[in-house]
Amino acid sequence: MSPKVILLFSGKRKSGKDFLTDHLQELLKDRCEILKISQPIKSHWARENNLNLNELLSDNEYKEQYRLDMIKWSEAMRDKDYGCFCKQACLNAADKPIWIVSDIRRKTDIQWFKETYKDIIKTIRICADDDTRRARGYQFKSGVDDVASECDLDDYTEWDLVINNGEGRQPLKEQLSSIISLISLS
Ligand SMILES: Nc1ncnc2c1ncn2[C@@H]1O[C@H](COP(=O)(O)OP(=O)(O)OP(=O)(O)O)[C@@H](O)[C@H]1O
Repeated sequence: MSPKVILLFSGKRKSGKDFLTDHLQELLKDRCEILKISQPIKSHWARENNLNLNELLSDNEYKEQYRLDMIKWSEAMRDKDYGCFCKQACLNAADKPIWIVSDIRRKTDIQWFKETYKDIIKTIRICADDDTRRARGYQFKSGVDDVASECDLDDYTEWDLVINNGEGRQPLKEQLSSIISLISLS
């Protein structure tokens, strides 16, 4: 069984991608699976460099320490095959009707999913103002926040849904129901 709908989430650092997709998963329970494009990147990186994968996957200093090198390496891999990490993340995914991809970063990520899975794709951009992101621990880092992996989708305008998760945001329940309506429409 292949997925019936695939939700692609994008957002800048500390916009709340993990927060919202984790809550969405709590609602959808075993009907959904969270995929992370960063997972195959991190597991390859951890293997090559003898690092602890669990720490690399979690939200802490360890991850920040290696972010820059991982970005550079993954860019080189993507230059050779833009779908390589998307493909791997899908191969690792469980058979569920709803896939939630929580970390789309590139126009070519969207392109690959649309080419591969056609019209079951829905794209969602999570936004948050800089003050809110800073309050959540974001600090601008040159080489991380000013390169394609953070900025390529800044000028993408074809989102199926844009969610404000910064100041003036709707309550969580309403944020989630706007995502659910997107699923029911498909
Ligand atoms: N709507 C919200 N209400 C309360 N806390 C939130 C909300 N959104 C995000 N947060 C908190 O902000 C922090 C950053 O959020 P999260 O890790 O989801 O961001 P992210 O976009 O996945 O970041 P990164 O790209 O750096 O991994 C977390 O501690 C999270 O719990």
